[in-house]
Amino acid sequence: MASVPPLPPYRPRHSDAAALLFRSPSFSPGVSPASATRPPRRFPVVASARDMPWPHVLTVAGSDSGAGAGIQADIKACAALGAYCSSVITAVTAQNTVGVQGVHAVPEEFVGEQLRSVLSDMSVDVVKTGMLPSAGVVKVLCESLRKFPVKALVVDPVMVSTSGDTLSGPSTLATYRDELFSVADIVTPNVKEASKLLGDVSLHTISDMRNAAESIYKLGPKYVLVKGGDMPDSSDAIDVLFDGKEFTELRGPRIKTRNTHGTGCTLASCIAAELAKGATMLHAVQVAKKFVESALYHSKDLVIGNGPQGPFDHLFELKSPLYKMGSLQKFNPDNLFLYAVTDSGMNKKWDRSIKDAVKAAIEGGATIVQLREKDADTREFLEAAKACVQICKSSGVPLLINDRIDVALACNADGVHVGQSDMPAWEVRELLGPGKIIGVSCKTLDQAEQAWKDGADYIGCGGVFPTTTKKNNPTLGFEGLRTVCLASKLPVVAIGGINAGNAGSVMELGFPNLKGVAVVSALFDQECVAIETRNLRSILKNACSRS
Ligand SMILES: Nc1ncnc2c1ncn2[C@@H]1O[C@H](COP(=O)(O)OP(=O)(O)O)[C@@H](O)[C@H]1O
Ligand SMILES: Cc1ncc(COP(=O)(O)O)c(N)n1
Ligand SMILES: [Mg+2]
Repeated sequence: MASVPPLPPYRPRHSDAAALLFRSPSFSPGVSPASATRPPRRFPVVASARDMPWPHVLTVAGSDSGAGAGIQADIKACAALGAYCSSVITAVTAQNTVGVQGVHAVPEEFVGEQLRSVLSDMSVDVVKTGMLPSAGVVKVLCESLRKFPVKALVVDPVMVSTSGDTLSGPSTLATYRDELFSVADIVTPNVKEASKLLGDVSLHTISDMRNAAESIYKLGPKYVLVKGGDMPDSSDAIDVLFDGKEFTELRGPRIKTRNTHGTGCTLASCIAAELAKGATMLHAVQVAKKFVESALYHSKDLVIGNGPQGPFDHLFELKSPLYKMGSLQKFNPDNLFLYAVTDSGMNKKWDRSIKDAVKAAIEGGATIVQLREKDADTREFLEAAKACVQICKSSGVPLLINDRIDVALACNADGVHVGQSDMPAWEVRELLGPGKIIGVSCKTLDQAEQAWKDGADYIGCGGVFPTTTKKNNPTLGFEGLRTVCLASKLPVVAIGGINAGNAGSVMELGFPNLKGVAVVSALFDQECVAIETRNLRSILKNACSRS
């Protein structure tokens, strides 16, 4: 057996995430005779592949020798978002930052053979298409998807590269429209492609993009995203999503850079990766757009090649001090707006599972969820927590675990909430790494200061009103809340006895860092959790608009 290198020395806190792997006290590199018969040790800090099925995207696209777009971009994008990416190559392009010098299409039968190899063996969640060089290849793909159905199909109708070179001729257009769009979950044309699909209509404004999305929707996909990366004269990069009923404008700053080669391929692959992870379409598109924007921003000064269209760095997060394990989204304090905290006693009383309680709170509009299951036994709690992680991920709502760092690690939750008698926040940070959310309950100015020093992300302050949920919990009142808010450099969520009758008065206090209210009984000690959540949300919104 290969010798195992000695443990690296303990690193100081806020060390990079990779080093955290080696910091767990329960990870020992020694191989004892007994361990030869045991399954290999698992790194406790990262949920293992056995616990988390690996979301799988199959990209059916062309190879870009310059590796900025095509298959190469797809694999990097999926890897960055934590999805496995298999690849069926439809064409090999000789391509660089100047343009496309040559295209060598893979014979249709061989595209079919690759599809069969992957789909018959591997469990693919989502298929994403890029360059499909001929009508024949589109037909072969449709046939394979009929034989081996997948959960979702993302179609990026690549026709012309950003450099202006043709990647799929006009003869393919009709087959795209007639055969592929009707089975697609989302089609993602840029403005030029949308124009071509609609018989060369001209698209100059957001209103034109909306009309185009509506017309393409009529060709059969469930969603259409018209991308405005190439819209001239716009200081923002604006995309328009249409679901058959509503338009959503996704707006981000236009990053000034030459390195935009592969943005379209990357966006579609990110959407596919998020869908494979279980996200809703809107959430998948939002994450994808943010990813492209961040990647362009971090790569804006990168110089690869001499042409006008450079590639960007999909794995920019690896270089960032905020590199996070598996989670791209940084904590957004606005998530504290309507903070739902579960309670095992109340779930029992109303004969509800934790999972059903969480589902209902999210349905009603909760913006963050904490599982506070003081009496649950560990194994049962972990199973429920894993199910809740799935529910929350697919809705884009962060899920935190109260007290139990071990459970948070095992279910790969978004973070934890700890009290003053639990593990200190800096120790929690050591264990969870920089990417997870940590909240700390604070009643005093000193505790708020310490939470900030310890690297917490937010403070829970209360009890603002008397409560029966927590025993021996002194009431701080508005004055106590005010003291902590003013002293705190962190966002604050108010907690303790808050309900539909008094939530408005809390939000009307209007402290800039008071971001929301956390509630237990007001949601979960009620017959219909979703209705109560919806009601409370509208009360909070009204109060905010008044203050
Ligand atoms: N310079 C930029 N800054 C920020 N986002 C951009 C920029 N260029 C493109 N995008 C975004 O990249 C994604 C891909 O869009 P686009 O470049 O229009 O597609 P394609 O590569 O197919 O032409 C879209 O979400 C778009 O808004
Ligand atoms: C093989 C291949 N597939 C797709 C694109 C489009 O990418 P972009 O429009 O961002 O240049 C490309 N240039 N090459
Ligand atoms: Mg582009």
